Amino acid sequence: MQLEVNITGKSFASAAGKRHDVLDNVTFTLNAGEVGVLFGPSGCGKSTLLRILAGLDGNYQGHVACSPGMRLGMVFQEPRLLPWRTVEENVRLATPHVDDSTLSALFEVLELTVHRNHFPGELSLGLARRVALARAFAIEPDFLILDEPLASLDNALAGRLRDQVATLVASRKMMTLLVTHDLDDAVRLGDRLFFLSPRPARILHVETITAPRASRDEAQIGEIKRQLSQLDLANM
Ligand SMILES: Nc1ncnc2c1ncn2[C@@H]1O[C@H](COP(=O)(O)OP(=O)(O)OP(=O)(O)O)[C@@H](O)[C@H]1O
Repeated sequence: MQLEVNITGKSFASAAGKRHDVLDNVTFTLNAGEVGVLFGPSGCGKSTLLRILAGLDGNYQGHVACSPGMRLGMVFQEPRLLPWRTVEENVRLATPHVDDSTLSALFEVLELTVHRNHFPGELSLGLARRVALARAFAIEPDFLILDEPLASLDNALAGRLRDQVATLVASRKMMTLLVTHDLDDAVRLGDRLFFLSPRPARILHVETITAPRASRDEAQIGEIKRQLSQLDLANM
């Protein structure tokens, strides 16, 4: 499985009829087993890019090529659960044929076992995000898109969820693309970090982290973050 992204332009028309350029030149490939991270300022076009990659917006210049039959899983900041369905029903709706052992294992990793029969209204944001993750993983995706899955959670919760995401990502050889504003999350989860410019977005710098995710220790993570924080992105 491989994803080839070669976007050369994307714009929207403003209400006044003026052209609003959102993406400039975004070119990269992502291979099975890799976690790519999109890291860029607010409003630079990350969600717009994700929508294109998910096939939800075909109105752009360039091309995106992916392996045929690729299964896509998506997790948004907003968990988007059906309020009148239980946790388990929400997950099963996406994958009616998922077997019980797969589902139980997923709920176990995400610490959702005791919440199987709860309704979304009974869940905190962190729990609801975990359900959204379970739903995305239950379909056994080839390409997983995570749009700021750790945003607005307190540090302890975000850290736990990050570890759970790392466990799940390691359990399956798929392509993952994560959007985050947090350099720490990017360095702990990512294999290749794409630093984007302000709108219209282009890739300013690509950082490849060769150390396997599971073996990155605090000293390595700190050193990578230190080096990245010294990049002069404003002048690239
Ligand atoms: N459907 C649309 N019509 C017009 N303009 C849009 C549309 N969707 C996004 N935009 C504009 O495109 C720009 C990029 O938005 P986008 O949501 O992709 O940025 P982002 O990098 O994901 O932002 P954030 O980090 O704050 O979530 C913004 O200026 C936004 O107003």
